[in-house]
Amino acid sequence: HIVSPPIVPYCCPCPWTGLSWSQQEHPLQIKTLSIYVLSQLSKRYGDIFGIHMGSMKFVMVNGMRLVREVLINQGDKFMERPDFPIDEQVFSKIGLVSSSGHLWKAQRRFTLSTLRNFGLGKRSLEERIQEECQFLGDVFRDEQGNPFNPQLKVTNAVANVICSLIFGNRFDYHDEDFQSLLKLMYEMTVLHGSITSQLYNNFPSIMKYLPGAHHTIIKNWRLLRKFMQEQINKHKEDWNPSESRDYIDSYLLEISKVSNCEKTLLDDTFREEHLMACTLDLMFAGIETTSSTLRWALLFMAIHPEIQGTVHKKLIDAVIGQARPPALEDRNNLHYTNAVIHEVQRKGNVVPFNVPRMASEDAYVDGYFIPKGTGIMANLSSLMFDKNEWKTPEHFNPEHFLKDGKFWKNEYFIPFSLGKRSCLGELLARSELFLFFTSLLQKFTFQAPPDTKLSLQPMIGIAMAPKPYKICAVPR
Ligand code: HEM
Repeated sequence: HIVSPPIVPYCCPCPWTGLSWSQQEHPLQIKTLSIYVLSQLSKRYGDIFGIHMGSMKFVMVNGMRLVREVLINQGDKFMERPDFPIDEQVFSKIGLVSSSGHLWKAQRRFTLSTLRNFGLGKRSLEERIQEECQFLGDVFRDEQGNPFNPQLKVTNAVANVICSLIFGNRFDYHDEDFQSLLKLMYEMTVLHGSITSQLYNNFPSIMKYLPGAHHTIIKNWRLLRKFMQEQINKHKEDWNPSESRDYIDSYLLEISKVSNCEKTLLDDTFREEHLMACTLDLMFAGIETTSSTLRWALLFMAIHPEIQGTVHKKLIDAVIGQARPPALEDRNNLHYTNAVIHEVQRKGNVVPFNVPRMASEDAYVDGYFIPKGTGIMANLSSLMFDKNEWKTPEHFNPEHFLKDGKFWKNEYFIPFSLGKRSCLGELLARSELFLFFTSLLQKFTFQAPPDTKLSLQPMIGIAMAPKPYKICAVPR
């Protein structure tokens, strides 16, 4: 007995953000498949429904029971990523984010263990982040409390931590070449939400002859590849197999091991092309997500001065003071600050519908038949805004993560997704968020520029970022 989930009248939503082109209402009307629209759709169609994206069918699942069902209980059946024409041109089917099966498992295992060797979860990485916090504080201080857009500075800081892990380098905040590269990456994340990119996903053979954002995405990607190729070439020139300095060195060692041994299945797994894809994936997946979250954090602090005041006085000042930099172990004592950071992630909601997955075999979910090849979107927001779980889901409220004054983690908080394919950088991201946030709040009070009302409007792109804004970082 085969029953398909009901198909809703939305079509062509952007795979990453849900920006959709509704055929039913007006052929050229752009609608955001917002949390509100989704909750309306699930009220009408239930916790599981289908969405057409051009020739591809996607199933959206909502609520704890079904999100856990597809990401954990039947996680092995929904472990792959769907093919989007725009991403085939860019991310390809290799690397960490878009690969599947054996190739994905090997890259993920290798990357996790290598990042651990280079300090993930250890003191050495913590010190690197603390050093970057100091640099970021210095460039914020240079603004002397005047309004400025923090975007590039914050992104540069976050990128430096990942660059240190990948190729052992950080870039000065005044390095124009690196800033241009960060701008290219940002432009790509934003252009993914554009109407022409979505049309390319649906009609690639026609759209490739027409102008539009898809060409810029492909051009920018080439420039990023060129940058990374230069880093890989430099490493190859002075590579010493007995001493791995960073991720690229370790990967080169892995490639050499495989090419030295007899032909095995592994031959196909560690190649220079895959090294390029993994390094770019780490930058892409790790930079904009973390930077957007930090930019949400500054915005929420400026909009909620009473919450910022509590973070400052009762917590940071009482526990850390001004004489030393914040450390990760302070998390155990900074209950309120930790709750604020979690609430920033919940309300900021930077990856609202998860990174899309695909059914690798026929499956049944909640009695509905999901054929092999169907795309799956697990609506993470449906948990993080569930009105039965959160006291005031639509409002920024750190009390959501506090019980009797102590930090308390709600299981409906899942910004990094769930299961075996959940975010590979969660540990790094959580360390960065805590250290950057506390060190900035230790040094500054964030305020709206005079006569300016800050907006919480999100920007459509791969990650849900705040729209560019100016803020004042007033030294404390
Ligand atoms: C606040 C920051 C971040 C958020 C909210 C976030 C969120 C996510 C989410 C929702 C996914 C999809 C998981 C799934 O398919 O179920 C993901 C995947 C991924 N993330 Fe993150 N992420 C963040 C930071 C990072 C950082 C810092 C790195 C880099 C070290 C990173 C690397 C990755 C990679 C490589 C994947 C693909 C994993 C795979 O397909 O196996 N992320 N992230």
